[in-house]
Amino acid sequence: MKANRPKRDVHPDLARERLKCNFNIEEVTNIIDGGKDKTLERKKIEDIALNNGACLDEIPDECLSIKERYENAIRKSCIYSNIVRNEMLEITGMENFESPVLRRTADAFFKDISPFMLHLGMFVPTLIGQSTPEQMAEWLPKALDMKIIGAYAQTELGHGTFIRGLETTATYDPDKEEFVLHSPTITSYKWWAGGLGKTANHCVVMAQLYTQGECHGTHLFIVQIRDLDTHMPLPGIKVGEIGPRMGFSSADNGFLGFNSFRIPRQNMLMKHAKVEKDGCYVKSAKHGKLTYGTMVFIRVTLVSEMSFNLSKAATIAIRYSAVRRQTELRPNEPEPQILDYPTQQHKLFICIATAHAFQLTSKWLWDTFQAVMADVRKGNVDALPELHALSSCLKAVSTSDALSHIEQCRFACGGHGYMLSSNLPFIYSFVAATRTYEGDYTVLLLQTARFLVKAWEQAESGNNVTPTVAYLNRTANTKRVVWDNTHEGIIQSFQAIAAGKIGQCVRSIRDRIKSGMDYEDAWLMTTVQLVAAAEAHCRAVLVNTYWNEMIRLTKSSSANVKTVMHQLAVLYLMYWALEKTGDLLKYSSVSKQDLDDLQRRYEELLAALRPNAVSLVDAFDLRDEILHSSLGSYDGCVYERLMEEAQKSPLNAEPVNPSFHKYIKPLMQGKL
Ligand SMILES: CC/C=C\C/C=C\C/C=C\C/C=C\C/C=C\C/C=C\CCC(=O)SCCNC(=O)CCNC(=O)[C@H](O)C(C)(C)COP(=O)(O)OP(=O)(O)OC[C@H]1O[C@@H](n2cnc3c(N)ncnc32)[C@H](O)[C@@H]1OP(=O)(O)O
Ligand SMILES: Cc1cc2nc3c(=O)[nH]c(=O)nc-3n(C[C@H](O)[C@H](O)[C@H](O)COP(=O)(O)OP(=O)(O)OC[C@H]3O[C@@H](n4cnc5c(N)ncnc54)[C@H](O)[C@@H]3O)c2cc1C
Repeated sequence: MKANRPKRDVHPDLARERLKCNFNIEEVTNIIDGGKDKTLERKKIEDIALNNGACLDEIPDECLSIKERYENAIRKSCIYSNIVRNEMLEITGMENFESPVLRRTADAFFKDISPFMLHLGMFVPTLIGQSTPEQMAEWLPKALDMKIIGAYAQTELGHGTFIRGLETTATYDPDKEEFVLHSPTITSYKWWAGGLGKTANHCVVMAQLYTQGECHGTHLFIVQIRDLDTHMPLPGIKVGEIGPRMGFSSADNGFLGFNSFRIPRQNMLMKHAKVEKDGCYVKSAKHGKLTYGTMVFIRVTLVSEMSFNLSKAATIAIRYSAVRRQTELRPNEPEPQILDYPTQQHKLFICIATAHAFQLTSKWLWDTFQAVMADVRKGNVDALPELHALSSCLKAVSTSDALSHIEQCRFACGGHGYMLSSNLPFIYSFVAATRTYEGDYTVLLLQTARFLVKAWEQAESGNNVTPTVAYLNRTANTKRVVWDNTHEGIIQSFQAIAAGKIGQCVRSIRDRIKSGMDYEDAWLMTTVQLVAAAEAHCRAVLVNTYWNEMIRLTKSSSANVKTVMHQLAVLYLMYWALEKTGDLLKYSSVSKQDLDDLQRRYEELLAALRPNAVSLVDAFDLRDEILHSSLGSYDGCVYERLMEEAQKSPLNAEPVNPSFHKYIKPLMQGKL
């Protein structure tokens, strides 16, 4: 079902915007992609996806029933995974099956979510990260070849956050050399796993391991849940879909219960711990939390995912704002483009800057992750706590910021932004889930806070701390940093805010303990401050990393590209400095006059960026097939597309709906 859309001329307002551009768009695209070769590779992969049946559905997905929507998503997922398997992976290399470029081409097929996403997103990474070489040889080729389709079933009805509280049991039976999986209570039912409800025939299950009468905590098991031929649930398995949700509509999130269901001993994923044939438990992991590895991996990838989603929303809202005109400024003058309103620029330019900040930071985080994992493979787990703290706070803050900026993009599009055909509601509901899944915002910031409190205590006693908290060595014992309105000054102020907040948390905890509380209660009473301190630390990491990476990556850029990239980074620093004026007043010597100057410079910067705004979103290089938006297409023919999409409403299939004769007419005639 491929709809042929008429090719239209570019809207004159957008054409004029593009003439104003004063920088080389391709250079900026190359920076975002990670180099010219990467841009070429991305385009090649996108061409493959889009020339091979990426579908603009004749009937919009949102007009289908739940069942039809799922079936359409499965149809497209099969086409898509065939292309990935047969063509795209040849370009990226099999080892790069998680490449963000592959992930992004999926959006040309699915406005919502592919039911296969969790197979590639979590099942396969878990096999890679948690299997022994023998297990990997057994399962991985089948999974990559789609001979088996998996889900990641960790969360239960009763527990998502507190993994140690999961109730599903896996009890070893040495006589049969099998594990018996059981769901002892309703709250122990697995709940939420994407693709589990109807699609997957296998899944990774997290369960409490019992052997020789002892519980050894949560471990991962690979479990076949459906017959590969008939797809019927196997005896002892109760599986289904959890029902309609805010988003993720076609991902068949599922529930799963076990009734003394048996799996072979070899199905425990044994990279970090194993159960011998006789039931003896042997732990080889050098760190107790290595079984949580897939979650850390996904948290790392989510930062780049947030950049992508934000760049989509910003492209839609900025192109629309260049075409939309509203309200005469002076009598008899043409209405201005809404993009000319500084309030609109304030809502939107931060979205462009944030997409850059997240993209550049995500590359740095990915390199850090790879380096730490290389160490872990050699048996050195020293850097794991810092990676966990860093990936936790960056996941929390990037998903939360992306969500609020995407909501601003919707506000920026007025009523039309509320239309599903704008795609903004889909982007918003997808990103809304990311703030919760893979670790809730608050919970992850509290994980970072544990690390920060320890780091502060180390710095306070004069010991050197790890790189991402090195600023504590400089600032832990300083009261207020001297305000300086350069970029270095603003970055140092963010570090001072973080250090000040962490120090305040430590003092609060100590004071509470002094007044008779035990440590747990003192910590609990301080958690509101601890969350704020972890957020402040994350902002300090973000501003510093974005700035340094921007400077590094533009070293050989042309002058105008340097200027515009510099402007975006300064805008990002200023925006957050102005958002955090209360903190600046508390932890730096900033004066009212300094803040007034900052506000004025920020407003001047919005005006300076205005002529390049459309070209900056063009530089994200998002094809219309990936944007799926009546408001954001390259040609800017917004009104024609809105009308075209309206025609597709099933309610327009007939001039008079039967409910008129059945209900309205009798009501009008007093016969109801
Ligand atoms: C066709 C296909 C198309 C496309 C697909 C292609 C590609 C897809 C690629 C990308 C897609 C992008 C994104 C989407 C992909 C998938 C996501 C979709 C859905 C989401 C799935 C899920 O949600 S899975 C479930 C996730 N669940 C969670 O995250 C639970 C959160 N809870 C926890 O993590 C933990 O319970 C906890 C950390 C909150 C607490 O754990 P625990 O109680 O065990 O620990 P303690 O608090 O006691 O802490 C003890 C010490 O351990 C440290 N710690 C904790 N965790 C870790 C860790 N992970 N690593 C290292 N250290 C850790 C903790 O800090 C403590 O340390 P101390 O020194 O302070 O003692
Ligand atoms: C769209 C979607 C897809 C998902 N896909 C999967 C999947 O494929 N596989 C899978 O296993 N899971 C999946 N999940 C589950 C997801 O990982 C959990 O929902 C998430 O980790 C949050 O856990 P929870 O639901 O138990 O929330 P809760 O922990 O119950 O959180 C509720 C509230 O309590 C607060 N809270 C909880 N604990 C603390 C604490 N210690 N301190 C302070 N506040 C706290 C939270 O901040 C939150 O405000 C998915 C969820 C969604 C929404």
